[in-house]
This record gives sequence, structure tokens and C-alpha cells, in this order.
Amino acid sequence: MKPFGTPYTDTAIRVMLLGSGELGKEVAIELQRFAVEVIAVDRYAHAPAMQVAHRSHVVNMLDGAEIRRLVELEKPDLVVPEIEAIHTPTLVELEKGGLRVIPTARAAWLTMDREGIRRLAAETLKLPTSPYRFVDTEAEYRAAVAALGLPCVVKPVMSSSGKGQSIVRSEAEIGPAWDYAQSGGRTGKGRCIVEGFVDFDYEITLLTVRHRDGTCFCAPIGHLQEHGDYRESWQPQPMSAKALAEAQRQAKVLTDDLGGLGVFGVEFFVKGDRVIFSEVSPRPHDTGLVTLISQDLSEFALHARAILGLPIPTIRQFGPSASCAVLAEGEGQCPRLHGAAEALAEPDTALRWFGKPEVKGKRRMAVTLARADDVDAARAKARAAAGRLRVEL
Ligand SMILES: Nc1ncnc2c1ncn2[C@@H]1O[C@H](COP(=O)(O)OP(=O)(O)OP(=O)(O)O)[C@@H](O)[C@H]1O
Ligand SMILES: NCC(=O)N[C@@H]1O[C@H](COP(=O)([O-])[O-])[C@@H](O)[C@H]1O
Ligand SMILES: [Mg+2]
Repeated sequence: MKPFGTPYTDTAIRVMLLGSGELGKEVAIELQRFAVEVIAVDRYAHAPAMQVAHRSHVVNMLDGAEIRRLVELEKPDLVVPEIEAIHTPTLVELEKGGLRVIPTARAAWLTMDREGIRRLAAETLKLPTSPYRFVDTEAEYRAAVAALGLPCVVKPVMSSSGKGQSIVRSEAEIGPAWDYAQSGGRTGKGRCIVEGFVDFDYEITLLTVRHRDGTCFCAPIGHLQEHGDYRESWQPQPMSAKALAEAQRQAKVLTDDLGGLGVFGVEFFVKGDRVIFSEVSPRPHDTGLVTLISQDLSEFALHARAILGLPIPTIRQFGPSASCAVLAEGEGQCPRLHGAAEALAEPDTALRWFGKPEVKGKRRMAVTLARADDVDAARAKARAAAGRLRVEL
């Protein structure tokens, strides 16, 4: 990588973020510390990362021509995908022409679509996963449910944060789950995955960092999900040495195949010592927000260091920590947050209010963070802090 330069001049290192949500905002802040010129892109104006970037653009990121136009206009040194819903075939094309995509255009392309990454993990790399089928029509879906049995999980192939996702537990839920999968994804109706339900003891995100000197892992992050969306996460998740070693082995196999530099959020289900791969984000993960309080280098700082080719000699752990998502529900513009003073009254608590300009339905708006003597106490503290907050719409 060229030397750090001066923003707004030809000397600057320029990074284009494709996606400008709460995760991108923290990445942008970390890049700003090195005076990297940050260009934030998303589908709507005033997205969180745009508020801390040098410049921003509002485009339909599912339109390849738009992405190409922006890349030609801004000539970034690095393009950093922040969300799945991007026209990744265009990134693959642009990479052939010399553009650097984080971690690689192929990784962004494979993971934008559950089919790409699932077939790679299960069929090529032979990692254990839930049984699965891909379906395009309601008839294929019903056949898949019959073959996999109840309960099962249906998800649009392009979605995240649980959008369009349902657990189907009974006959009566089969129809509504299909309708939601067709209306709730990030890119409209279409292909879905149906997965057998994994009966797990706990699930983790293993943050895996590929940096210039090799691969390192953060302590495992445990998390609680509701309707496919994260509510709480904590670190470290206690697990047997055998299960941790197996999770690290699988994460290494997978991230070595995906290649490139940066943070990967590798998600696993754990039952006893059995470790079952679920999915991977080739970028910081929402459950990894806990690292904003649990580590000296958060997952966002680690991503910035890794993609800029900087060393990561060690990651210091500050002790048991937790995060709790703050959701708003309803409809309104310019939301306001009440209760920040009350939420921050306890020692070792922190808050991120993302600054999203609008709510329509259910939206994650903030996160509380806490450290304590053990994980249960940290979770209770983060939950209590979140409970003192109120989002006014
Ligand atoms: N096959 C399964 N068996 C049991 N639980 C599942 C299964 N698939 C998903 N889940 C539950 O739903 C959660 C969300 O699933 P998944 O990670 O695939 O969705 P997502 O929309 O990609 O989420 P995100 O983008 O937030 O990571 C999982 O963390 C898990 O709690
Ligand atoms: N699980 C993936 C995840 O957490 N992604 C994060 O949520 C944003 C979208 O939020 P929005 O739907 O509120 O715009 C994304 O931009 C990213 O920061
Ligand atoms: Mg997930």
C-alpha cells in the first residue's frame, strides 16, 4: 500500500465503502484515524457512515452500471463491501481490470448469495452444515419442506439481519413463511434456501482476521438471535477446547479459500463438541459490535489495519463483555434517543447511537455495550442500559 497521504489530494489513500450502515460507520472512523479518504455509498442519504465520511453517493448498489460509474469517478484504492445487497458480478469484472476489492471480489460475490457460500462450504470444502435445498417456486419449496421435515428454516438467498427469514414449526406456518420470504428479503422475491433446523447448545461468531502476517482469531462471541436478527452478543463464549479448535480449523479452511485481507465473521452452531458451519460475512459482523468494548482493537480497527496492510501483533482482551441491540418499531423521520444519561450511569458501559434518519417497520438504531466480572453480569448490564433508552419517532 502507498504511504498515508492527505485527504482531498492525489496523495490520499481512497477507500470506497459499499454500504454505509452502523458497521461501516465504525470502519470509516477507524480509517479516518489514518487520514484515509473515505467515500461512503448506500441506497439512501445520510446513512450512518456517510455522516463520518469525506464524501458520499446515493445509488442503487444492485445496479452494476451505477457501481462502475462510481468507481470510474472516484478511482478508489480499495472498495470495501459493507452489506450483501451489491451487484457483485460487477466487482468481479472491475477486479479483473485492477480494482482492489476487500477481501476479494469472489468472496463478496459468493457471500452475497447464500447458494454460493453454502455450496462452497458444504460441497467443495466439506464443512458440516445443516441439510439444505434451494428452491425457486412454492411447489419446490413445499417439496423441500417435506423432504427436510419440520422444523426447518426458510431464507431468501439474498438477505441479512433475518429479513424474509422464518422458522417453520408447524404445517400452518408453511404458507405464511413462503409469503414472507418472497416479500421480506433485501432484493425482492426469488430464490430461497430451506435448511433443516439445527438443534444447537449455543451459537458463535468467530471473528477471523486475515492480515499481512497470517490469520488470527478473536475470542469466540456468543449471541442470541430473534427472528434471525441479533439481539445480544457476548465475549468470550465459554466452549470446550475441542470445539474451539474445530471452529478455528473450519474458519481457517474457509477463509483461506476466500482469500484476501480483512475481518471475517464466521458463524457456527455448537452442540457438545460438534461444530456446524452456518454462514460467513467477509467483513465485520453485527454480533462483533461487542468488540467495541471488549478488545483494544475492535473488529472495525482490525478490519482497517488488515486491509491497509498493517500488522496485528496482538489483540488485547479487556474481560467479559456484552452488547445489546436497541430496536425501534413504527414509522417516522429524525428519530430522537431519550435516556442516554441513565443508560450510561453504570461504570464500564458505552453506547453507540447510529444516527439513522428514518424508521419504517423494525430497525436497529443503537447498541449498548458493557463490561463486568463475568459474561452474565455483562449481559445484564448491557440489557439494563438498553432498557433505559427510548427511541421517539
Ligand atoms: N438451520 C438453522 N437451524 C437453527 N437455527 C438457525 C438456522 N439458520 C438460522 N438460524 C437462526 O437464525 C439466525 C440468523 O440466521 P442467518 O445468520 O443465516 O441469517 P442472516 O439474515 O444472514 O443474519 P445476519 O446477516 O444477521 O448474520 C442464526 O444466527 C440462528 O440463530
Ligand atoms: N446483519 C448484517 C448487519 O447488521 N448489517 C448492518 O446493518 C446495516 C443495514 O441496516 P438497515 O437495514 O437498518 O439499513 C448494514 O449497512 C450493516 O451496517
Ligand atoms: Mg448470520
